[in-house]
Amino acid sequence: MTCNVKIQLLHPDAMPVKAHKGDACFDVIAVGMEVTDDYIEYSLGFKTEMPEGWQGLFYPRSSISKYGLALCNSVGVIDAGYRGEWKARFRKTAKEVDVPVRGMVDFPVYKKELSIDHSNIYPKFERIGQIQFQRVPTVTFEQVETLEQSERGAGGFGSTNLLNHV
Ligand SMILES: O=c1ccn([C@H]2C[C@H](O)[C@@H](COP(=O)(O)OP(=O)(O)OP(=O)(O)O)O2)c(=O)[nH]1
Repeated sequence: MTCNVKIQLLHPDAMPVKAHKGDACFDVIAVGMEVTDDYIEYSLGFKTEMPEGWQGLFYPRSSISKYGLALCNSVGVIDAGYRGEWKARFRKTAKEVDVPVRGMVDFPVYKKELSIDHSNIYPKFERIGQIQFQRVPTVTFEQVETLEQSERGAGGFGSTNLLNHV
């Protein structure tokens, strides 16, 4: 299945590329970066026009674990009708560090504190994520009073594991 996506580049290096033949996603780079108190917004340097019935998805790369960042929305959903520049917002993450307790110089005692490394973020022009295009199925809702019984029933949130240990 081929999807022809029209792409308008706002920066000459912004074209999404597959690093290897057969990769699931195209890597994208940040061409701009705006740091606010709440998040870091990277601009990806392109706009798209995809056929109706398709969507674009922005996923983090697995190597994000090397950075102190997490994608704010877990997955970015880009609508077919969106004509703005693709953007990705990340939040800085904190990690636990050992901090010496004041006044304990001879026998240092440490306590755990959450700390943010403000420099451990994607710099501009780094590959900051990966994108994919998917079909959006046509879905209609049929409102009913009751639903068919099923094997799972209303069990969720780990209910399968609980049943296995009874
Ligand atoms: O990570 C993202 C998520 C969204 N968008 C753009 C494309 C998308 O089509 C539009 C709206 O996104 P979404 O529907 O997720 O946002 P919303 O919070 O529901 O706001 P809106 O009222 O704009 O729909 O914003 C991005 O550039 N990056």
